[in-house]
Amino acid sequence: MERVRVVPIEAAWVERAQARQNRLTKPPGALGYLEAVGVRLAAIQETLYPALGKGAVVVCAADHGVSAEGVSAYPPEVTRQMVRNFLAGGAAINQIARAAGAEVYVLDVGVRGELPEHPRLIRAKVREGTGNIVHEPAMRLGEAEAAIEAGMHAARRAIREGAALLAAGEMGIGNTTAASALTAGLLGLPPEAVTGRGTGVDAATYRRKVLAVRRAVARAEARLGDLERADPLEVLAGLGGLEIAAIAGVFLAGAEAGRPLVVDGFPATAGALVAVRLAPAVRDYLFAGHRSLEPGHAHLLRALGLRPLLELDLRLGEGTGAVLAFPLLRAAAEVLAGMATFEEAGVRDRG
Ligand SMILES: Cc1cc2ncn([C@H]3O[C@H](COP(=O)(O)O)[C@@H](O)[C@H]3O)c2cc1C
Ligand SMILES: O=C(O)c1cccnc1
Repeated sequence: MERVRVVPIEAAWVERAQARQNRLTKPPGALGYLEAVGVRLAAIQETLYPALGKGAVVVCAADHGVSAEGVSAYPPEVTRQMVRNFLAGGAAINQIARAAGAEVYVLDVGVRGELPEHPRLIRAKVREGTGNIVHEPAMRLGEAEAAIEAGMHAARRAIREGAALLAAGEMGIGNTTAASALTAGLLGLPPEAVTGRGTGVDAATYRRKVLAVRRAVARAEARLGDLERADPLEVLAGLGGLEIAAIAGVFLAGAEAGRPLVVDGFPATAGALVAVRLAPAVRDYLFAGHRSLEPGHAHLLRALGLRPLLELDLRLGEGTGAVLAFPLLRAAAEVLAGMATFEEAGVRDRG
């Protein structure tokens, strides 16, 4: 696979930005976590005056062989139907992106069936959906690499077309099962702790889903040993999704290009964890848009050391929870860049 070079942010920039933050006309810390966000944006951009231009989201889409186990409340053809909906502008992400002034790109890395022409559809089908992870690896190692590279290319295109702020979203019926298996494997957690209701499955489907996750993880362990310590690319190929791999690629290339990156919900954050396992400095560029209702998401956020900006009980995906946080990131940048200091404003600081 193509090598990426991700440069960690510099502690010196963090210190400088924090020093400016402390001189702005507010009691120190009064803007709470927004202040830390502003400081990290400054360190990413290597300036005391961070500015976020255009935002974009790459919605990565693919199908999942594990759907055959009956683990979703919806049939697999909904993946392709929703991609068409994204292209027609009728999905939740289209409305939220419009509200946030963000561009929507759709990346097909593994949707079953044909998709119509569209200027912001990126065609990079690696294969038509993954293998059923209960019985076989999701994909070959080379396919996982190709899906990651597709994500990298999509991120680079969005950046070339002006994205200063980049999010990754996903669409793929069955992908909360893949995300659960990846999370259980990579973090060494029991399947029932990380498996949630996805699209809203009933009790019987939920039991099947946990069982599918347990069998998939056991199958991968039999092949790779301890999944926490195994090659993350192998674990991804064993249990992942093509769109989850692509999301890892979006974040790898986005971090390499020095862009602030916003993570969405459970499957998207599983992709972020894979990116960080492949290149730990990616972590410096990541912001968590929200905390999803999926129980596995909180585990991923904790493992990545990310604090979610929003908690709105979302459980959708598509990049919605990431793009919803764009205005907060913009505000954090504007605060640090635009506020007057006590000296500049002639406001008396406490003695
Ligand atoms: C109409 C519809 C629109 C969606 N948009 C995102 N998802 C979300 O639900 C799916 C994952 O849930 P599960 O693992 O239970 O299948 C993914 O496609 C995800 O993006 C949707 C799901 C549906 C049904
Ligand atoms: O957490 C998410 O992003 C999520 C939850 C349910 C279904 N799809 C995505």
